Amino acid sequence: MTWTLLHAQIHRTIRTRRLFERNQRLLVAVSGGQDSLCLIKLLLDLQPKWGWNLGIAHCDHRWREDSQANADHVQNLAQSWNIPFYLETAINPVNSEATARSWRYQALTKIAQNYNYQYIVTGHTASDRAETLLYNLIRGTGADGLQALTWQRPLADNILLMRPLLEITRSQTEEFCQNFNLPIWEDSTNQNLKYARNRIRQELLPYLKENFNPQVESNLAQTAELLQAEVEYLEQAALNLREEAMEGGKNGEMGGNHLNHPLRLNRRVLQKAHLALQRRVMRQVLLEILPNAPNFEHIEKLTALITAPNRSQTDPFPGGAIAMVQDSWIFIKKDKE
Ligand SMILES: Nc1ncnc2c1ncn2[C@@H]1O[C@H](COP(=O)(O)OP(=O)(O)OP(=O)(O)O)[C@@H](O)[C@H]1O
Repeated sequence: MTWTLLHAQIHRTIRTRRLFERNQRLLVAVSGGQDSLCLIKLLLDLQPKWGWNLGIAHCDHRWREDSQANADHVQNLAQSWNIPFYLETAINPVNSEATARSWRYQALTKIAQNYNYQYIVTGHTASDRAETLLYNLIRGTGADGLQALTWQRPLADNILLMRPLLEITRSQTEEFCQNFNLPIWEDSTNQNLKYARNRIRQELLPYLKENFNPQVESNLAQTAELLQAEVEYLEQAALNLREEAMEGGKNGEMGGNHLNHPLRLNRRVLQKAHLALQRRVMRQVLLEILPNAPNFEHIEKLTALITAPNRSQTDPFPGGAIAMVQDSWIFIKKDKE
């Protein structure tokens, strides 16, 4: 077997980021495209060093005419490598990108649960990360949306989704597949410019590369990487602040234990904190009480109460909750209280 720089890089990434341990069971999600073929080939080549137990999962969305042929193609590859193959086929053809995605993650989780895999591994790359970051930025997301694809995330109890290729660009996976003659299954829907994702990939990023910075993809991916750690840090700090604000400060100025009263926040505690944390605390609270994710306006409205005059109150939030100031406290009353 030829050992390339990419093999060395992935081996190092897995080790230093502690993505996998030795002898684990890894379920690799293979669509047949260049990224997931590159992923499975790399993991197969590293397998003797790590002692993993590899399996391949494929999801047939029945979206394209050639989807069954695509599934057969991946199955043949699994057979030629002598590793278990698991197929999930949609009962009804899925008809949008978003439904396809959510069905796919459910299907992969089901396979992992049935066959005792703790890890599902996908071929998301730095290029996907850059695209996701741009996509979320354009839609108007806060810093959390700019983390854009993390190295791992829980999919269900005891099942983690892992993305070891996040530092590798799509041109690298393409070159790798060419070097090893891996039979890529081209997805015709990737060409369809009806989808915003494809326009970002095929029009916006090439334009940015050509006219602004040839390294734009890796740079955006790195930005997502930095933001991920920063968001994690801020979320934790906000959680601590929120707990303190619910207690009424270090000395518990109202006396007694107020931890059990989730809908009351002490303004003096919040006033000492930075606006960034004040907003995050309010967002965390709203996430728990609103029927849908809070937007910028909802968060600003609640944050304004931190310094508003006594007896100020908000108009009702979706679902009917109202927040009001009473001396040092902001009370948030749900509809039926
Ligand atoms: N039909 C499929 N069967 C198995 N795995 C798949 C399939 N489609 C995609 N994957 C896995 O997901 C990875 C990302 O694929 P793709 O970029 O097409 O996904 P996406 O639609 O952008 O969704 P998301 O980024 O939310 O996963 C692939 O590298 C592969 O590991």
